[in-house]
Amino acid sequence: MNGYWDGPKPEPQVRTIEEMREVLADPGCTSDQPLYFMYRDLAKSESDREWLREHRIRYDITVIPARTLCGEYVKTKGHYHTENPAGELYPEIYEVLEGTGHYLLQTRNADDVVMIEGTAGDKILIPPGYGHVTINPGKEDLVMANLVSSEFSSNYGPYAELRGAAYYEMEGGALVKNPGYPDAPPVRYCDPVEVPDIGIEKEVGLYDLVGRPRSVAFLNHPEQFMEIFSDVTGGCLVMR
Ligand SMILES: O=P(O)(O)OC[C@H]1O[C@](O)(CO)[C@@H](O)[C@@H]1O
Repeated sequence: MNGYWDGPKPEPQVRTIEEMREVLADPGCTSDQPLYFMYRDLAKSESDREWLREHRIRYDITVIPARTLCGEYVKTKGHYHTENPAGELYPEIYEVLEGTGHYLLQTRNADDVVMIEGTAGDKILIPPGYGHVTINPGKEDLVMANLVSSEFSSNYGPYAELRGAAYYEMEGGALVKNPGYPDAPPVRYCDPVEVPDIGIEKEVGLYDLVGRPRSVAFLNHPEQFMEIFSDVTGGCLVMR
């Protein structure tokens, strides 16, 4: 986080193994160290905070140390988002600040499972309707930022009930199917996105979108921007 954030730094929210146990490949695994750190609702200045509040946007930074837990790479817990007033699930956008992230996305009934690898500067869109887990498959910490509607909340239930996402990523990179999803399709691999029309570009940091209403409108009104998600929802069909 140091080096990526020069604004006020709140205490992070920390995920412990106890909170993650039900979604791990090996639920019996133990660890006495926190698994990852979430610095939520960040703003560099009072005027930025006011702008973010007015536009109902939240900026977070998350740090996922490079570790494995009983052979599985450390990952986030996994959640879906709630619906906006138009009935679409809120989307989200991530930026990798340092390290490598594997973003494992899946629809609610897991009939589509997508992996997107991102490195520094890459932007990863989570389309409406997709839940997400972020995995650190690297040898260095993964530091990532996200912008999301401040109106959303996280629904962890479906991941907890099925013991995690449709696949677990194990040390060395093997994706092992979670037996809770016998019908899950093979993983589709997509690339990170750029949407220059609304200012989403590799060389533009997500925090630079603060103050640019057109760039962040899709986060609260995805129904007006469905074309920007089409790459992830069907455009990339590459299997590996
Ligand atoms: O542990 P969780 O709640 O799944 O969170 C993982 C990520 O999701 C966010 O809540 C945003 O969706 C981030 O703050 C965090 O990086």
